[in-house]
Amino acid sequence: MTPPRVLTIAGSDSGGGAGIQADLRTMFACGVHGCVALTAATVQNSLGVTGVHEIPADVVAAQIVSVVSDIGVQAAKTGMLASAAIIEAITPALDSVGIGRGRVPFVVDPVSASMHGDQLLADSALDALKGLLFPRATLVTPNLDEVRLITGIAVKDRAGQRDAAVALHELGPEWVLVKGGHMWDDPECLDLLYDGRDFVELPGPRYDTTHTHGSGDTLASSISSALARGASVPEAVRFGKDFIVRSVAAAYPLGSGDGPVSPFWRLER
Ligand SMILES: Nc1ncnc2c1ncn2[C@@H]1O[C@H](COP(=O)(O)OP(=O)(O)OP(=O)(O)O)[C@@H](O)[C@H]1O
Ligand SMILES: Cc1ncc(COP(=O)(O)O)c(N)n1
Repeated sequence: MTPPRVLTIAGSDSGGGAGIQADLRTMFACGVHGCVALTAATVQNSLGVTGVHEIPADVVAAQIVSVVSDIGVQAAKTGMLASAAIIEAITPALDSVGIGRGRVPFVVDPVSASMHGDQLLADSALDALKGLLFPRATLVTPNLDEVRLITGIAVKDRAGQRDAAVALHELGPEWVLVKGGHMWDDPECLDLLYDGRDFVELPGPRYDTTHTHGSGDTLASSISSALARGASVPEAVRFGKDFIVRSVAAAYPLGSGDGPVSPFWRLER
């Protein structure tokens, strides 16, 4: 039987830890078929990113239309979007194929840099990200560095995490998930979900490891896979949180730097 389909609009990580490689692994492990609109090829290994080659913006948009018009998708997500030109080109493509809040669920992971601090989104693309994609998002999933870039709020504690969720929600997404992985002093990794009314806390352990490469992509892809299967946003986020905790626990060393989280704990069971 044909499984549900999920589209990722994201970059390639040549080291295989993050980006579309993490997305496709996760979707496979979650039992959905993953499709790709590639935005950029990165030259990347376990130590960081040393090169980026962007795909022409019209080609990124064409991949979306090609996939959705033939294969059809039940959810879509973004990762590395690289530039304002790409965001401006994909916006009408998403609208034309019915991806976005109130239609096919759309998860915007506003990836701005790698875990090593390498820039993956041009500064000049921030306005397009906020103005074009946030209002169309079913869910946005920023980490704390992205929260600071987007809202100017430097989150230091859980009260700050709530303030940031409110500020992000005012930019137009239906739901906001403020990830707590970068709250380094916190003994837990608490992610906070907000819909403009209620806060839902998703607590989780903090494993003592640097092998967390691809954790944001894996979380957003597992959430998107659950949405494609018909879960509500709170159900999908709970599924994603459980999924990422187990994937961090199954992470492995790779190269001489930081290894990837592994979604394959799910298949080994
Ligand atoms: N050491 C850890 N142990 C357990 N869970 C973690 C750990 N680090 C991050 N997480 C979880 O992984 C998910 C991604 O969190 P994070 O805030 O690090 O986002 P991110 O920076 O986008 O991820 P990355 O850049 O590593 O792909 C969140 O659910 C977070 O709580
Ligand atoms: C192509 C691509 N997309 C996303 C990330 C973020 O992942 P991380 O923050 O774990 O480096 C990355 N490094 N590369």
